[in-house]
Amino acid sequence: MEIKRSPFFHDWEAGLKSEQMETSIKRYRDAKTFYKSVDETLDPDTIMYSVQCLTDPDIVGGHLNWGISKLEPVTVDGECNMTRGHFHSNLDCQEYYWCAKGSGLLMLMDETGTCWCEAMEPGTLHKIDGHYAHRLINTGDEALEVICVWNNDAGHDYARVEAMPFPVRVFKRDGKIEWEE
Ligand SMILES: O=P(O)(O)OC[C@H]1O[C@H](O)[C@H](O)[C@@H](O)[C@@H]1O
Repeated sequence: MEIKRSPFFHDWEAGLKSEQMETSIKRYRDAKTFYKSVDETLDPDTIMYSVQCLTDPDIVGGHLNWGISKLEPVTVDGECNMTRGHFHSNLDCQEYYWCAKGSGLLMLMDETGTCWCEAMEPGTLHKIDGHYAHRLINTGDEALEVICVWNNDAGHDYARVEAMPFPVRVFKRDGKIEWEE
């Protein structure tokens, strides 16, 4: 019997390692519209978050993607750094998030616009119903790193959250977390 090495490796410090990995980086210039106000003190090149991802090239029901999202500990005029957030295009597709490092919030919103959060800290595991929009928010002083597993035919429906935005914003003022509804 031959014992082969897997082409994928998830290093605790360096993150995901694989020739098949894709990395996407969201800089402030591309994330400005997510926030309540524009922060003129923030360099447009500032890295807000990156996603290292293993995506199955065949869009086939049942195939899975694996990724790690890393949100930097940045605030935008006091508002905590967050992902764009989305519904899945295929509402039958769930997703798991597992917090590897840092602390933050998983913001969820159902199809009627009701919104709530789950607290994230290393080890917390979050099962996301396919009918809920989801957004990661870094409320800590270090990077928030979250491992994500989802169906590769889930898709991202950003238009739906633009039409019905998350109704709560999270801020960090003088080290205290506050939210505005
Ligand atoms: O696409 P965003 O809402 O900015 O979230 C960033 C990424 O977060 C996780 O890794 C998701 O599972 C990805 O599918 C998503 O693209």
